Amino acid sequence: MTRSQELFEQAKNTIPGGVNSPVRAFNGVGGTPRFIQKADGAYITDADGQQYIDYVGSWGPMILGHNHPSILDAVVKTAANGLSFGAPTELEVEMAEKVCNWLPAVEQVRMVSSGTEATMSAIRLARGYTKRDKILKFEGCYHGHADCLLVKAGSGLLTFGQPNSPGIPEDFAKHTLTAVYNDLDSVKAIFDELGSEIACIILEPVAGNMNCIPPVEGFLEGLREICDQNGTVLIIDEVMTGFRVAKGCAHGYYGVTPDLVTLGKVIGGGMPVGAFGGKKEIMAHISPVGGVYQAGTLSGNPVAMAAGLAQLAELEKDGVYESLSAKTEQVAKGFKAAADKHGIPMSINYVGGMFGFFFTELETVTRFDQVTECCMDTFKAFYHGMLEAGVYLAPSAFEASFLSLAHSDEDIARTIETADKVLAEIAAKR
Ligand SMILES: Cc1ncc(COP(=O)(O)O)c(C=O)c1O
Ligand SMILES: N[C@H](C=O)CCC(=O)O
Repeated sequence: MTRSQELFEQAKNTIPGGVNSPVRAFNGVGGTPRFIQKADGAYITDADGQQYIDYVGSWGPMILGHNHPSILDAVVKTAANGLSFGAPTELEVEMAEKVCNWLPAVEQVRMVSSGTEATMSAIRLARGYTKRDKILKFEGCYHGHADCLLVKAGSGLLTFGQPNSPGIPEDFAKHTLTAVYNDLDSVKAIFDELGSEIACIILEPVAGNMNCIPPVEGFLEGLREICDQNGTVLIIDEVMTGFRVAKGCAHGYYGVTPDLVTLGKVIGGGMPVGAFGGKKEIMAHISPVGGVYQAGTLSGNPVAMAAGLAQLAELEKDGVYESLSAKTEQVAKGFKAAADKHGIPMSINYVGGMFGFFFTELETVTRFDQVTECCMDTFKAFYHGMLEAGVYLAPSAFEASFLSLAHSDEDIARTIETADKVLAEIAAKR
């Protein structure tokens, strides 16, 4: 047995399924999850000492690569002054100002400790503000595990083929309406009937929890218009895309102004952080100014704020996003060229620092149903071939993959060479 196998067996005794978040269990690809011992730059090393080029990056936060010296330094220095006070700090003010300066749509922001808390709180706020109960989300989008959002959800729920979670009373779930991502007509049909009852639309501006699906032209703009016509709050969930797709996040990149934005991952630099913010007029309904209650013992934690601020300072440097996008394009196009060479049908999507690849005859994948029709057997064979050869991709066909600024030209060339070899082996077996 490898050490990862031993640890996985041991973990299953005391942790449900051996993992603290379901996608980590490798159910989407089979086999044993790698237990990670350490990481540096673009690399992670497992408990058996095997090194991998990492395209998961803790599911998005590690945009500078692992162990970046300025983040590490900020964490160590801040921790030396105390880990948590349950009282306000200057670092929180600095973080709020930074987010508001970078994102014109955000006039005020509240820090929380996870992406789930951010979306859950934003929805409560939208409901309190509009005095309406219904919300609209898109099939295949994932916004964390708040009750009202585990309806036709992506990520682990999609991977495990169980898009609605047990444990959520029908009375809660009935307020969550679902539409088809990238299909404005499906949204209009719902609004024609129930528009005046819908508190908010929440969506991923680039869907990253059903693989990677950018919005088609006019989709985000159309949602903005529908929200304006119906007095509905538009929540753009940037937990994954925020400061990863572009400095102005995905909504800035696509030029659409949300009423509320949710953030996470990158703004924590690898520490547990989330945030929600937006128009002052709406944020004024949050306690203690307004009546919508929201709180957190560890919210705005100083060490997490310091890590996030250090990461954002690096992302402020010239050329960073151009470089990240170029690296992402190189990997995605490299996979596609290798697949074409070996006659394996593949489609790719990429934007900013995230990408997805689909084993399908379709030229472009823009919808949820197209993702579910891709060849899962080829995905699994490719996944394990890459893993064995030292490339760590997201262990599910329903997750996006992520680049970091630490991925060097050599790392990318090695990744593409490996993909070429693995795809050649798959082609030879057909
Ligand atoms: C778009 C999106 N929203 C919300 C979440 C929930 O974030 P967290 O896992 O930090 O609770 C995630 C990721 O898990 C996500 O990708
Ligand atoms: N898709 C999820 C986040 O983006 C995967 C992370 C998790 O749920 O553990």
